Amino acid sequence: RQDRTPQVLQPMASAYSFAGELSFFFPDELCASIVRSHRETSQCRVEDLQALRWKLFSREEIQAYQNKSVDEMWQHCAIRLTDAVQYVVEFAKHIPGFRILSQNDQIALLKMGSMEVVLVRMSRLFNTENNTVFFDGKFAGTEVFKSLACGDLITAVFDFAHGMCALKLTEQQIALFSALVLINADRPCLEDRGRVQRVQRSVELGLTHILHRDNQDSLMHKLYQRMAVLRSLCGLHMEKLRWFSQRYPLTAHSLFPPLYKELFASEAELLPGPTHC
Ligand SMILES: CC(C)CCC(=O)N[C@H](Cc1ccc(NC(=O)CCc2ccc(Cl)cc2)cc1)C(=O)N1CCC(C)CC1
Repeated sequence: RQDRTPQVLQPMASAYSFAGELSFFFPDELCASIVRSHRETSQCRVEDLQALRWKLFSREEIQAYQNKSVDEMWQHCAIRLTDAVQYVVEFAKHIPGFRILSQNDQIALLKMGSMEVVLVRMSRLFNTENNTVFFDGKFAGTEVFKSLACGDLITAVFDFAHGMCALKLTEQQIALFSALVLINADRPCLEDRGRVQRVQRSVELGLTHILHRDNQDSLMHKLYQRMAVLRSLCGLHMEKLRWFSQRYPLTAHSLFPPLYKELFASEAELLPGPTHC
């Protein structure tokens, strides 16, 4: 009697996951769930940002940011970065295709992709008319980040955002593009690459589906070019973070929010020796 119960449950469980997986083959269903997840985890709505777009920092406020020490300003930004990453983790968790992946594969995709998705979403924060970004409730120019002592990275962040804004993506297109950036079967250390590939292909199908519907098929190759720029901008972030954690080890290793360390501190940094999966 006892041994029969698990058998009955077993097919049910596989039926659910099978039905869950099936939804990938209906692009409308998949797109709707990804767009819903994006909207529920996007931290702020574009129309709210529009209303604030001319709220700039005063000279005194800019001076106050520039008077901060390097490690103080880095910590200030790291907290916002970690905050943004947490919303991306929530976004991922609500994507049906992501949920059916193994825990390890979910972590591997987030480790490599969450920063990239933050940078995609961040382009919504920019006002390209006056080259400012939404930060601490107002719009800031690059001079606000002077005390980070990484002007080349900030310039790269602003340039990337300009490139993204030039594509004039809709929220739905940003949602599907973010899911595609995250669910990438080429990431290292994946246990079940085949399953990630299947989910990636269904998200690609969803993105081409809405681009076709929006009569913007030409955007697809531009988005793939953006993914290459995204990867190098992310690499620059990691490089600067390594520089910072060597220069200010105390701040980096004790004050940084734990999630940030978990997601971005690569083994190479923490454990000398070969970087393993
Ligand atoms: C209201 C929500 C929709 C906001 C969602 C959102 O995207 N917030 C981002 C998160 C963020 C924060 C910092 C960076 N990078 C940097 O500061 C470069 C140096 C650096 C690198 C690494 C560490 Cl640990 C610390 C500092 C990237 C992104 C945000 O707060 N921004 C956008 C980018 C500017 C430069 C700062 C303000």
